[in-house]
Amino acid sequence: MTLTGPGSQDAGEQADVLARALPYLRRYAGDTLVVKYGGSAMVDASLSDAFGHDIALLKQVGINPVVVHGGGPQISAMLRRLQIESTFIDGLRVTDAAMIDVIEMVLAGKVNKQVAGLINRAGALAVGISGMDGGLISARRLERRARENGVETDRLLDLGFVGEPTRIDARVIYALSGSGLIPVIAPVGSGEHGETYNINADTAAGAIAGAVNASRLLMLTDVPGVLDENGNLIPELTAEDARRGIASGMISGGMIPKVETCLAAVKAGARAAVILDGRVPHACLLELFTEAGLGTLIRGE
Ligand SMILES: Nc1ncnc2c1ncn2[C@@H]1O[C@H](COP(=O)(O)OP(=O)(O)O)[C@@H](O)[C@H]1O
Ligand SMILES: CC(=O)N[C@@H](CCC(=O)OP(=O)(O)O)C(=O)O
Repeated sequence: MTLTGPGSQDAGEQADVLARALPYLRRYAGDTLVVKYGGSAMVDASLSDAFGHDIALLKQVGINPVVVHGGGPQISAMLRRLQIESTFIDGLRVTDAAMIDVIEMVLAGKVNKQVAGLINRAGALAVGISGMDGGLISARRLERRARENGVETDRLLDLGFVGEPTRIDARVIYALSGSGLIPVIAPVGSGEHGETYNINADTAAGAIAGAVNASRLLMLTDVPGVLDENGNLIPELTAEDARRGIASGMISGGMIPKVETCLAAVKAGARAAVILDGRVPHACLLELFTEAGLGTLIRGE
């Protein structure tokens, strides 16, 4: 088998990545690995091709990968085509009744099948499902309080159909993984009355990683990991470091929910989480199969 698709790497480089990876394979055999797939790794053709091959390789060597994908840019593009305006609060898309239909179609339809297709073309068998299938993600309306001057108030924000997972029923994941298939999951969930909720993909991946006691949650993003004040990569972050980093402003914006999701995942049962650079070809393999790893590691306490 090859590690990347045509044009993205030559045979020598592929053999080199594989040779470096092999000594580490035994460490993870039989483990479940949850990968949040998004950002550049998803929109750049050669990176997405390499990603598909990496996931296929992981399955072939006896690891059980579970992919949870994003699709924020693809949703925004479709909403623009339909002349529907999006607004975000704390990085979450305020989602009204008209938008939730579009979001479900884009995530569970187009993007989900594209991601499964990438992996299938690499020679593995991926099955695209959404959090609505097999009762995988039960959700409720996310309650978020408004902030004034950085301080939380009592006022609840109305984010519409933005959901938070209340329960993960992982049977469908185990059924697929146990049959040699790779689950590819779109981050939408079912409400009590059958309504669809739009769930931030990082949050969905974290909840799933906790529920299946993943050995690793890999969060692919567009920065090398969590960076310090000088822009240097922090290789390992404790819960205490994270709290201090958020309070001091060193960790801000979209990195806050990402770090919080990793902390919640390790608390819920994942062994470790890593925030890593999806712009690096073979980021997943390099993280798992090299001594230093890649990105910022967050371990359970
Ligand atoms: N300490 C930090 N280290 C790295 N990135 C940070 C930090 N604090 C804030 N950020 C911001 O967080 C962003 C990553 O979050 P986000 O854009 O939501 O990622 P994604 O789209 O992959 O989910 C980075 O691009 C960066 O602008
Ligand atoms: C509530 C909320 O914001 N949901 C996200 C779901 C997709 C997502 O999270 O995609 P990325 O990982 O590519 O950002 C959205 O509507 O964009």
